[in-house]
Amino acid sequence: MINPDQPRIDPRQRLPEIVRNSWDRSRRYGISPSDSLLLNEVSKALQRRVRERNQRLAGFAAPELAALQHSIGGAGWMLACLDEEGTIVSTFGKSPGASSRLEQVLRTGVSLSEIAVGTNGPGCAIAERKPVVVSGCEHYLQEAKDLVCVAVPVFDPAGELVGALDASSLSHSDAGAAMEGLALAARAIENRLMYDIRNAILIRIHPRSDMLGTPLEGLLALSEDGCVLGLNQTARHLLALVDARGGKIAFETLFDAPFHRTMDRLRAARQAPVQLRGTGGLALHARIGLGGEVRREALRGVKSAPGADLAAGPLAGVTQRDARVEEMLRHARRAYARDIPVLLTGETGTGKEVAARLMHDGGPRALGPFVAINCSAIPASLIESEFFGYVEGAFTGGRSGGAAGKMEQANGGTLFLDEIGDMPHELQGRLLRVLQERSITRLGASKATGIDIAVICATHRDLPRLVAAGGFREDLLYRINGLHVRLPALRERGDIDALILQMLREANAGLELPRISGLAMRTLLGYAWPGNIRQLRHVLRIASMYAEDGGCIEPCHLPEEITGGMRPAARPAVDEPVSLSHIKRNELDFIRGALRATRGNISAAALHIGISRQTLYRKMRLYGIEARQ
Ligand SMILES: Nc1ncnc2c1ncn2[C@@H]1O[C@H](COP(=O)(O)OP(=O)(O)OP(=O)(O)O)[C@@H](O)[C@H]1O
Repeated sequence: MINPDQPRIDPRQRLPEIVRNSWDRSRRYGISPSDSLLLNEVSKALQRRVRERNQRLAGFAAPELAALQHSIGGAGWMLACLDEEGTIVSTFGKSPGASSRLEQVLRTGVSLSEIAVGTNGPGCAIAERKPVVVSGCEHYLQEAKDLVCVAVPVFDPAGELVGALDASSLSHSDAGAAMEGLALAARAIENRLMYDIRNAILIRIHPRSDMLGTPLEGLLALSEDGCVLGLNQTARHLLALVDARGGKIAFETLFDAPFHRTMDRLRAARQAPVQLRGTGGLALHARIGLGGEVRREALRGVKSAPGADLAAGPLAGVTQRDARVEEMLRHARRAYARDIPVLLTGETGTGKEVAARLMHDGGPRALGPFVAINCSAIPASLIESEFFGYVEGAFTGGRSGGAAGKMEQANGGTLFLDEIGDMPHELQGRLLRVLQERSITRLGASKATGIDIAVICATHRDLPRLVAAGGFREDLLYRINGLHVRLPALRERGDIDALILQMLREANAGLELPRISGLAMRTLLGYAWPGNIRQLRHVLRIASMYAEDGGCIEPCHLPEEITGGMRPAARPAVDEPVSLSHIKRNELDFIRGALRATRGNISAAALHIGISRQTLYRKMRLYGIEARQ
């Protein structure tokens, strides 16, 4: 009888080297080819944890894989996004072409790492950090030998592996086409990660000028002083930095030109390509990148609506660990996907626009435009033409050929109406008609044009009360309020600590992360945050600056309104490890430093510290500090 664990002819001889190495590893991991490992049950709790842990990657991968699924799903491919450990985060493949066998294998939470199931496409791509095809008998497990897997790794701007994309099929459909599509999707996700680096100058490079602006361009993110904050994989290849990790790289070590002069040339050229030469001698074309706008064009292959209000705030930095918020957003996403209008309410800075973008980017209209309008910010005289557009000759000063309004620009995508409570009454009636009839008439036009938009509205106002006071149309409220989601204020959220960490990372991108003392953390957690997440970000940015690279954020680095505004519950517990005398000494040093730096100028020192002059005087008296020491 043949023992399946020890075949007489060593099948490894016929395997490509990359797969052979993977078989060797699988054997070392103690896996037997006859093991049944693929169809193990995955609990709902594990699936939820995997999704939560990988929200950022999944959010970026979703539109790319949805688009790819659209083009190759019919050929029987099912797609999956995996994290860096090889665990499936999300799948795409509910098309009639994908069989239930694939759906049994590719499930969220299943680990396809080599250590879990031996040689397979994504497991091998992750271990080798290379694209790979693992076909039929090349799989280590007998139970996977009916599969063909094509997989490519995905890297972050620091060159670290963040996950992999996989296309699996039961037939030998065109693996080349699947590989090409996956590679493009991986590049597009990597570019999204690049656009997500805050406060970075983005430069696009490629030896061919016509490749600039495509997912195949090289991208560099630079700090104001010309240090590299991140590179996509194409840029790493072009600049021979494939294995470079960490450490500061200066622009001048990569290019044969000084950074500031190059920036002047790029800015002067606007969007025209500028010639650059890498220090290795490679001639390149370069263009300056444009944040959110670039992100949309390059990655979605869809031209953004001209003049659309595209806030560059990318979603990758979004933290959502509060179970209640997560649940609300899950419902909101479901409602949005079914074309049920969602009304988001909450104080300013609670993340209403972020929530709207999450719905759009994760929903069926992700490939269409997202057009945000702040209804309180458009001058009354322009509001009609802004919303509905106009035809040529509609009014003096109008553009020849007319112009599309925001509603038309949002066609095929999402219209986000922020501060809807501030919309003028006359316009409310017209908006209602558009929503009912799903068509718009440009100013001066005689004919209506059909539009297909999903509408998400937001306000910090109490709309029912506004209706009662006659400031808002009741029929419009019914129309926009399919599902009401009230986003909690920051002080009500259970994930403030996660948000603090996220914002510290952002504020210190490319720098050593400062620590945060127990007392400072308690102080932050206990504050009432009237400005919510926006205010938290600002405070942490300033505190990071005071704490300096890799230092420790102490209460004295926080604005006085925060340290003074602690609620009793948030006051330090008796067992607080940081002693009060230590904090006072810190504060004393801090004030002395500010006075020294400003040569005893009280107003400048107070400004530097972020407290009022009176408070500074009070503290100086308390500690016995003279202005000039
Ligand atoms: N969950 C989150 N994780 C990280 N950052 C967030 C999150 N939610 C919101 N933010 C950030 O907080 C800021 C405010 O968010 P946003 O503009 O969505 O709030 P808003 O409620 O629409 O504010 P406003 O009412 O003032 O328009 C933004 O900078 C956004 O990036």
